[in-house]
Amino acid sequence: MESSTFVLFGATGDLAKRKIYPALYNLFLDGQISGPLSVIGLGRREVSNEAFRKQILQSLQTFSRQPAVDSPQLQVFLEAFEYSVLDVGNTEDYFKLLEHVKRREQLFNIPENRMFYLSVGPEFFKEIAANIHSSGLGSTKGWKRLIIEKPFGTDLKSARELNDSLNAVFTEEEIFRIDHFLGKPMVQNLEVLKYSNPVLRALWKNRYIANVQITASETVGVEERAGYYDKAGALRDMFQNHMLQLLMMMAMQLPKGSTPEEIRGKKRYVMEHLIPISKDEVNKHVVRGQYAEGEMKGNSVAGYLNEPGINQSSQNETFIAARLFIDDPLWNEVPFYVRTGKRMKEKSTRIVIEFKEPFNDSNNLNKGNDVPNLLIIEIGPNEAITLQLNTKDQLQKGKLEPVLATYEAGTSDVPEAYENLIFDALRGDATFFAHWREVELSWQWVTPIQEAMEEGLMPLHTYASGSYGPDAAMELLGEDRWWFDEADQDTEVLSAQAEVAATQESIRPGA
Ligand SMILES: NC(=O)C1=CN([C@@H]2O[C@H](COP(=O)(O)OP(=O)(O)OC[C@H]3O[C@@H](n4cnc5c(N)ncnc54)[C@H](OP(=O)(O)O)[C@@H]3O)[C@@H](O)[C@H]2O)C=CC1
Ligand SMILES: O=C1O[C@H](COP(=O)(O)O)[C@@H](O)[C@H](O)[C@H]1O
Repeated sequence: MESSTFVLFGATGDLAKRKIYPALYNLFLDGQISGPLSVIGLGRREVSNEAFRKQILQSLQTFSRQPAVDSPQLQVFLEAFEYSVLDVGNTEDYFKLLEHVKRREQLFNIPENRMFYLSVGPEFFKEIAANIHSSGLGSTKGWKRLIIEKPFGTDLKSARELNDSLNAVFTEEEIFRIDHFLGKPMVQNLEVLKYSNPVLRALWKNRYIANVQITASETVGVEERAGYYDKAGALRDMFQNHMLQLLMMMAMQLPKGSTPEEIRGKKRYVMEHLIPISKDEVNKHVVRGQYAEGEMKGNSVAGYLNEPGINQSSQNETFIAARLFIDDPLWNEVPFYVRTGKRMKEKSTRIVIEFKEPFNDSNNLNKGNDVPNLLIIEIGPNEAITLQLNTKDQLQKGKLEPVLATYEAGTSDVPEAYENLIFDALRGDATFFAHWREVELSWQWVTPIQEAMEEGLMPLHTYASGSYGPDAAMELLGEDRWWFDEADQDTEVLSAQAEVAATQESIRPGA
């Protein structure tokens, strides 16, 4: 990896403090940053270099996975940071920034490699890119790259417009669209899990898989983000990006040792073959909900409509669940159930793969006692892989007993999502960033849902805070029983689980 200058727009913001500085610090401590580190932080506020470094130190002390103890290394790290005032709309500020960048490049003998990280509101993305170009900041003898945060547009049209304006300055290869779920270690492990285990590789197809469930449930509510969230909702905030990215990562089929470009090509293939749903059939496949008051860990919490900053008549969804199908010989007829919501019972991001039930129990001893084989991949906050199997209950001859074989991964030594992603961007590896076509196809897929919502065609179900979401989301599963949540990993609960629900009419879109 060649050394470079890291130019951070939004250096005084929340994301920089909570994620970017700790990530840079941990990469620095782990020896992953080659050459001298030079970071120029930007914002409108007047901040001296000294005060800026103090803010960074506080951020490390609060959020870094490795402690920020006073040491020569910590001092070297902090001295790599300088601050410049820059107002996005002020073109003069970009010329000053260019001088600043050049000065430090010369001082530290850093080649003209420039990483521009846009950790500012999305309304500024286009203008910053244009000014990087017109000021000459982007005319480098080395490489230039752009890391851009979400949201990437608010619908298909705005995403296309944004992409066109970025492409006027940066090529697709130079744009690194962050989806922090792709940086999560267990998501990055998915391919290895599939392709380094012949047992799983052999089973990764519709012949053996009954359904796939992808969940990101959160216990937090809207918090202080009413202004943004009440417009975005769960569809834009989580589903269009993180959830569809998890689906792509789960469903893509790759030969071992594929190149980054092949991996992204396979992800695009998944999106291209995701069966579209028309506006008329949205309600058959998608459920939306909004949290009402309820109880979280013994405390009463307010419903969404009573949260600060939320319009009392808001029709915004805080929960969304959908059933999707992929038109591909390996995935035909396998439903992918995807759901995400706020103020739910547990914080858990997970993929659960339910294997088919070829049960042929001639003496019927196990009726109601068998559980499906499951592969449970826990992505966060805990990282684990669990296989649910049936064994013989020694006390009740012939009866089955469900057992869970669990591997718990993840320790404080494991790099966090932002570390993985910033490291990859610095070395120019875009594997775990969202390619434009993935983003475009994702917006395309959700467009009928957005339209149905805007036209008031979709009911908004309420669910109690602290629950698993609206009942309608359970009904979405039909004959596929239930969503497998953390509580279902209790063997007693498992044993008590009932039989498969009665069969129902075909649920495939267009059927
Ligand atoms: N926070 C989070 O957890 C996440 C954030 N994101 C995305 O990251 C980006 C940043 O979010 P976040 O850090 O939370 O936002 P904040 O509101 O906390 O910070 C915004 C930053 O932008 C700067 N800024 C605002 N207006 C201007 C301007 N006119 N000119 C120059 N700088 C300006 C602010 O500095 P100053 O006031 O000094 O000008 C501040 O540093 C957004 O795109 C957000 O969607 C994505 C995922 C999670
Ligand atoms: O991007 C977002 O993600 C978080 C959830 O991320 P996690 O890593 O904590 O699982 C979500 O709370 C937020 O609304 C969304 O913008």
